[in-house]
Amino acid sequence: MHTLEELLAHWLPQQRWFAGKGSPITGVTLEAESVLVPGDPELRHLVVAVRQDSGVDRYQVLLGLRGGEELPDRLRHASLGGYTPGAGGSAGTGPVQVYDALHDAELTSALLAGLAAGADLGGLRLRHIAGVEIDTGHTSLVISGEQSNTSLMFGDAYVLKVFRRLWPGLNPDLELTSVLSERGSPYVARPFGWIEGSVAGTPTTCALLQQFLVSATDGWLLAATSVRDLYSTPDLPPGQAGGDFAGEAARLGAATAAVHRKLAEALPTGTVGDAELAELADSMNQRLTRAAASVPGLAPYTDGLRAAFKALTELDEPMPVQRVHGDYHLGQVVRTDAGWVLLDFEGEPAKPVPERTQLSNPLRDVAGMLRSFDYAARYQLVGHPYAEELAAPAREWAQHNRTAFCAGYAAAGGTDPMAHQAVLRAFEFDKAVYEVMYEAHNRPSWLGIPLSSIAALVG
Ligand SMILES: Nc1ncnc2c1ncn2[C@@H]1O[C@H](COP(=O)(O)OP(=O)(O)O)[C@@H](O)[C@H]1O
Ligand SMILES: O=P(O)(O)O[C@H]1O[C@H](CO)[C@@H](O[C@H]2O[C@H](CO)[C@@H](O)[C@H](O)[C@H]2O)[C@H](O)[C@H]1O
Repeated sequence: MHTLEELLAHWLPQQRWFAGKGSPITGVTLEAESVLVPGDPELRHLVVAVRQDSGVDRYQVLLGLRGGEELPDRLRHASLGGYTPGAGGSAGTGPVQVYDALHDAELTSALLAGLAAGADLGGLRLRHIAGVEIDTGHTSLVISGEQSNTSLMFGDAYVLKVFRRLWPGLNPDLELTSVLSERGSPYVARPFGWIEGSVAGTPTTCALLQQFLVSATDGWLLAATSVRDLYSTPDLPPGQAGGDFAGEAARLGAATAAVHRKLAEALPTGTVGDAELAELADSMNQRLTRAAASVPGLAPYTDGLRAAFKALTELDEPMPVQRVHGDYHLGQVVRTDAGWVLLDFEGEPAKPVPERTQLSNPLRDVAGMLRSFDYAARYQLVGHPYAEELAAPAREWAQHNRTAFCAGYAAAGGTDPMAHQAVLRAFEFDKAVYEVMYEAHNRPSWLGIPLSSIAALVG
């Protein structure tokens, strides 16, 4: 029989949201453990500290425990295995089966009920926004997808995003969606509540409850459909192919500019001069050094990339900064029947929260979305029999929608991205370097996407 720590050490690296893939786990300790719902099944909350060569990361696990030799069929896919708990458990004294409780609607209903009641459960505080009444008559389902966290849909009413990698403090997703929603922005899903725990002695956001956008379609899926249409008529310019995305891209640009403006009105802004710009270029160079050390395919392009980062230190004027989204791409935006809505203001999940909340230039987000157009245009060519023939139409699609997005952004009052090429280029390259590391660790078959963009852009 294994210990709980051993079960976790085996299970964690298999999870999509586990950030430390590719390097062995050298130790697992339970930094915090509390029973949220006693009985059989039991709901337990864990903060798990995972030691790897790179250091120690914390993850949040909601564990279900059921007595007996086997889990019901519906939960088997979420199993970690069997173990015999020590004192303090409530699911019996014999062996129990443990599993990812987020897949068990019988247990997650306690989270929704706790949020509705403003309850304290175990070491967690479950709270709702003042004046909001939470309807507890919904059962949960895990939203499947390539995600950094785990989100549950409660019927068609709520999404509960359970953060996986925990950083002490207020999560920027809760912070920024609250700020925008309080100021009446139609471009975010309303936050309804949150779950807070304590990590390293600091009150820490563990989960965010938001309005479920019933009519939402993922921006990534919409863009992918448009690209597929173009592939079927590769001789037509993207603007004339069925399913042209440019109108949506322009509206998305306008929504992005409106969100940036609202963030600038509500939260601190500033400008950065030579010293900070040198620091920014330096941090981009450091990220490149780390990426090049683990992905040899980057080597031919490092000089070109470094030249683009250096251009940040040669700007003629100070650079305006403010709070931004920080990890902006087509998977973070949904098209509803009322227009585009921006999700997931968490920033890059791999960065510590203090870094993610630093003020930045809004063109960082613009660059993120432009990178995403490039991804959408190229990803269907991975392993495609006509990849070579379709490469040129793919480039045209990306360019066409890039132009439309930037025009929409500028027309809605955002800084004209086309007038700030050096800044835009540096952010795009930095994002592409991040993506190289991201793909190398998470989706090696997609590594060629950011690498080939870098090759094309660096020239
Ligand atoms: N409020 C919502 N309404 C409808 N769908 C949502 C909502 N929030 C998230 N989603 C869906 O879940 C996906 C992942 O959500 P996201 O917040 O980006 O999680 P992660 O941080 O794990 O990437 C989104 O791409 C979207 O399709
Ligand atoms: O949405 P997350 O916060 O989990 O963001 C991470 O995963 C994204 C992939 O799901 C990743 O985005 C990259 O792939 C997208 C296509 O799947 C593409 O549209 C983006 O442009 C590209 O950066 C994101 O970088 C990562 O932080």
